[in-house]
Parts: sequence; C-alpha cells; structure tokens
Amino acid sequence: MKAASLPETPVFHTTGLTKTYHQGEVEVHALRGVDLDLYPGELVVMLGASGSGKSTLLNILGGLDVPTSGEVRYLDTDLARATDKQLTRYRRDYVGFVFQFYNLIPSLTARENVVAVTEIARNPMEPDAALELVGLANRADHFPAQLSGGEQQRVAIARAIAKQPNVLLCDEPTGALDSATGILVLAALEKANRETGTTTVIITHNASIAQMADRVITLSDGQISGEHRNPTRQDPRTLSW
Ligand SMILES: Nc1ncnc2c1ncn2[C@@H]1O[C@H](COP(=O)(O)OP(=O)(O)OP(=O)(O)O)[C@@H](O)[C@H]1O
Repeated sequence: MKAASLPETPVFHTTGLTKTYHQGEVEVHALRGVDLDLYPGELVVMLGASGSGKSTLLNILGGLDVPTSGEVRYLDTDLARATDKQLTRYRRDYVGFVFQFYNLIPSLTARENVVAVTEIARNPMEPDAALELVGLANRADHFPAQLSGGEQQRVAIARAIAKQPNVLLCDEPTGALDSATGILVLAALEKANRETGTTTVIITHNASIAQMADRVITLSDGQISGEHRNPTRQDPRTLSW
C-alpha cells in the first residue's frame, strides 16, 4: 500500500497550542505548546501515555473544545476564535467522530442509525453504501443489541463517514474490543480513509497500530515528543497486537 502523498496546504495547522484546565485551585496543563500540521488524506496515528493530552488535542481539532492559547486552523477557519454556532456548523459539516463507546441509538436499526446523520448532512453518501464500506451491508436491518461490539463500532464508523466528512477523528476506537475484532474495525477505518480520502486521526494506546499509519505522532506531557512517517503503511489485517 502506498503512503498518501502530502500536498503543502495542511487541513489543520496549530502553533503554540495550549490548554489549561482549572479545577478549583489546581491548574492542569493538558497541552503545553503543540505545533502540528495535518495534511489532506493522510492517516495519522496518535500515541501517548494516559494523560498526555491526546483527547484534548483531538477535541480541539474537532471543535468540541477551544484552546487556552495558540493558533488552530481548519483550512481558512480560525477554530480558536470561532463562536459556538460556528463550531457547531463546523462539526456538522466537516467532522466525523468515532469514540471508544459507539453511542448508537438502541431503538434504531443499523441503517436507521446512519440515516439519522445522512438526513441532516450537506453531501451524504447513500446509507447502504456506508454500511457496505465497513462490511455490514448484510446487517443493515439489525438493531444494535443484535450486533457484536465490533459490528456496532463499524456501524458507528459508517455513521461517521456517511456524511462524507473532510476529517475523521477517532478516539480509542478499538479500546473496548479484543484484538481480532479491533483489527476488523481498523481495517474499516483504513478502507474509509483510502476510498473516501478523509483525513483520519486515530488515537490509541496500542503502539502496534502505528504500522497502519502514514504518520505517527507521539504526545508526552502535553507536547509532541516524536513524529515519524511510515514509507509504506501496513494492512491492518496483518497487524499483530
Ligand atoms: N475537563 C477537564 N477538566 C480538568 N482536567 C482535564 C479535563 N480533561 C482532561 N483533563 C486533564 O488533562 C490532561 C490530559 O487529558 P487527556 O484526556 O487529553 O489525555 P489522554 O492522553 O487522552 O489520556 P487517556 O489516554 O487516558 O485518554 C489529564 O491530566 C486530564 O486529567
């Protein structure tokens, strides 16, 4: 598999990004000056110990949180200074999220869970095409309770990609899954990245997942402590962890 080529204009650009949380008298410096560019179509794996700031960074990129200082841009949009309304629109129009827990609506089938998003999206794909992409075309009429954890996560991925987001942000998408099931989920994410060109970030604790990335970024104590590019990315189905 070929690594994505990296054009010069980044999708995300951050400089000196900080985030400080205040809890009573205590200040927690979750991000301490992050300079990062993410490029169109690349698949980035973000590693780092618990508490290193991965989710904080992802949430700021996704418009779920704002930084304390520094710059964060999505193309020409200044996310640090956007209003709540602008951030809501940004998330709805451009961002797909996948979290550790699938957050599917239990009373809706797999297809209906996807339709709940495509109905309000600007430029959605067909719900069945999204389910096909994650290998669940034959489960479209099943309810979440009739699906395994890995299948539910793949419905969540279908839901996230069905609106054809420019960026797909995944926070521990395999955190609740065994390795065999996790690999199916990673394969679905990799395929979605390859076939739709959505810039994809996957947070994980599991360093062996890094082999499937175009680029691996490591956070330590709120800063980027390492970065490397894989010359060729590995098919997730051949990962062992
Ligand atoms: N809402 C919040 N209020 C106060 N502190 C917070 C908040 N969110 C995160 N933190 C703190 O910020 C630091 C970074 O947290 P973050 O969740 O970004 O780390 P992480 O690398 O994603 O960790 P994990 O791998 O355990 O999910 C931690 O010390 C955390 O306790």
